[in-house]
This record gives sequence, structure tokens and C-alpha cells, in this order.
Amino acid sequence: MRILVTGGAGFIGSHLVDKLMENEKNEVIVVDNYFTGSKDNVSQWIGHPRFELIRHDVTEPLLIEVDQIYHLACPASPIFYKYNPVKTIKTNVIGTLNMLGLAKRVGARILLTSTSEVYGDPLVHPQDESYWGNVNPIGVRSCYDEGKRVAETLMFDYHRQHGIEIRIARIFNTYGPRMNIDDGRVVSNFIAQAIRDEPLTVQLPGTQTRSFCYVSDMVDGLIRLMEGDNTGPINIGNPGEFTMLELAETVKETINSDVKIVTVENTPDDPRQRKPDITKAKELLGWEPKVKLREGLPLMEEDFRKRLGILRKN
Ligand SMILES: NC(=O)c1ccc[n+]([C@@H]2O[C@H](COP(=O)([O-])OP(=O)(O)OC[C@H]3O[C@@H](n4cnc5c(N)ncnc54)[C@H](O)[C@@H]3O)[C@@H](O)[C@H]2O)c1
Ligand SMILES: O=C(O)[C@H]1O[C@H](OP(=O)(O)OP(=O)(O)OC[C@H]2O[C@@H](n3ccc(=O)[nH]c3=O)[C@H](O)[C@@H]2O)[C@H](O)[C@@H](O)[C@@H]1O
Repeated sequence: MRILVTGGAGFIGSHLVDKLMENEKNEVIVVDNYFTGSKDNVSQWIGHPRFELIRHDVTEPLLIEVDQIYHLACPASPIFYKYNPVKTIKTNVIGTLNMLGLAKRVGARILLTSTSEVYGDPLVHPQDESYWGNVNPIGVRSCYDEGKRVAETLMFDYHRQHGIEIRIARIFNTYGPRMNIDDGRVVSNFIAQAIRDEPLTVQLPGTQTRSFCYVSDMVDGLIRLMEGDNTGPINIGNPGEFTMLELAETVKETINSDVKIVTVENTPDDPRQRKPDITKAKELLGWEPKVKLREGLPLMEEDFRKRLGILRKN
């Protein structure tokens, strides 16, 4: 099986590549423009005969021969996707169109990593896949959440019009080793802050909730979805729900009990609550997350300490 992973030098993509490379029958090709990813994340595979790394921007057409496409390319952290919103929407729309064109030409199955942000600031809780969402079409997050909504539409139009085999995962907040240390997402921020003895910055009101999935669980869910018979969309995430204040307290308890927790201004359109209903993933994929937040945080701490060069006190 020859498998293309777009965005494979990023956080989730590189863990997916590790898992796919474990199977000796797989050849893996990573395509990435290194906007938020890095060669370091896949350095262990460079030079391996079953691995290839290509610097390429998915907004440009790509001509290769593959059997499966995991299409992850897109900046995921709000600070990066808002940095160049026009580029973000091009990546979601033109990038997905190009990958669907490739899938159509070579007859490959394609999986899109969509997002819980398609539910916007949800009025239904927890969110199941039948909910159409509450999304601001003209806000600062729209390049990402509306971009992913169009990407989902394109996937289904190619499926209906051209018979392309599609899979759509709606990913909820995922964390783990290899996240960019300063990428602004809440778990990476809090862990880096706790290690550096800096205050944990809870954005107001602090009662907003998220559900955090450890990356190995996420990769397992994505592969099951790709290998199964269901197009999705299917929510993949951990239903354990925490307020940002609870998350800060948990990081404090687990990593640095001396650290302070402060509140800071939030950004516009921040969703107030988010928790996946994973009934479909359980029933159709036989999948549910295994790693609890209190188990995943120390694994991420170890990776961050190594990269920051800051050892644990005592
Ligand atoms: N991590 C999460 O919590 C989360 C949640 C929901 C959805 N997702 C989705 O999962 C995917 C991976 O997210 P991640 O957390 O690993 O993010 P990431 O930013 O670490 O990885 C994205 C990768 O895509 C690459 N990329 C960006 N634009 C590109 C382009 N135009 N052409 C080629 N490569 C490009 C980046 O360089 C990076 O390597 C994204 O599609 C994201 O929307 C992630
Ligand atoms: O799961 C998803 O679908 C989406 O989740 C995240 O988006 P978001 O939940 O906004 O991620 P964070 O930036 O980590 O913010 C989470 C919460 O933490 C808060 N926050 C963030 C950073 C910080 O230092 N402190 C803090 O309290 C934010 O206000 C927000 O309420 C991802 O970054 C998106 O790529 C992804 O698609």
C-alpha cells in the first residue's frame, strides 16, 4: 500500500506516519510545506527505503501515484491559522480540491481531517455528527471553520459525482509530544508555562470547556476510519470535558505546584463548550480513547522538558 500523508511533518501527521511505517507493507510519502511542521518530526524516517519526504504546498497540484491519502495539511493552532487567513482558506479549499483531483485520477481512498470547529459555538451539547453547527461566516476563525466546512462539502460532492471513496474525521482537541512549544494552543501553552515557571494564562471567562484526546488514541481512530467502510463524518475525540480553569489546575497539580494561574483577555468567537458524542465511533469503528488526561500530560511534559532543556526540580 502506498500512502500519502499531507501535513505529515506536523504534530498529528508525524505520529500517524510513525504508526503507518510500523507496517512493513506500507510505503509512506509525506508532503508538507513546513509552515507549522518540521523535518525534525519525521527525521527518524529520512533515508528509510519505504519513506519519502516532499516539500510541496497542497494549494499547487501534485502528480504522484498512491493508494490512500490522509489529507491533514492545514495549520491547526488558532494563532497560525489566523496569521494568514487567506492562505488558510486556500489550503482548505484549493488544497482539498487538489487532493480530491489526485484521488480521482489514481482511484485512491481519501481521508480528510476535519474539525469540531465545524460545530462553531455549538448550541447542542455534546455535539453529535447530525448537528449542523453554529458558525460565524465572517469572523476571524471563519478561514478555518468555514474552510473545513467547504472541504467536507467538496469531499461529499466528489463522492456523489465521481464515486471517490471518502472518509471524514471530525477531530476534537488533540494533544501530545511534538506539538509546537509556542504554538498557542492551550495544552502546549500551559505545559510550557509550567515548565518555565511562568503563570498559566487562562483566557476569560475560564469556564469555557474542551475535551482533550491523546495523540496515540487519535491516530488509532484515524486508521480505523480509513480502513473501515464508513464515509463519516465521524467525531474522533475524548469525551472527558474540562473547563480551562480545571485544565490549569490539573497541569499545576501534575507538573509544577508552585506555578500561578492568571486570567487574560480572550479572542473573538471562542467556542464556549465542546464535547464529542462518540457513539458513532464506538459503534462503527469499535474505537474509544484509552489515555486519560492525567496520564497523557506527563508524557507530553517529558517531551517538552527535553526540547526546552529544563529538567524537573528535586
Ligand atoms: N490538533 C488538533 O487538536 C486538531 C483538531 C481538529 C482538527 N485538526 C486537524 O488535523 C490536522 C493536523 O493538525 P495538527 O494539530 O497536526 O497541526 P500542525 O499544524 O502540527 O500540522 C499541520 C501540517 O500541515 C502543514 N501544512 C499547512 N499548510 C500546508 C500547505 N498549504 N501545504 C502543505 N502542507 C501544509 C504544516 O506545515 C504542518 O506540518 C489539520 O488538518 C487540523 O485542521 C487538528
Ligand atoms: O478541536 C478542534 O476542532 C480545534 O481545536 C483547537 O481550537 P481551540 O479549541 O480554540 O484551541 P486552543 O487554542 O487550544 O484553545 C482552547 C481553549 O483554551 C483557551 N486558552 C488558550 C490558550 C491559553 O494560553 N489559555 C487559554 O485559556 C482558549 O480561550 C480556548 O477556550 C485547534 O487548535 C484547532 O485546530 C482544532 O480544529
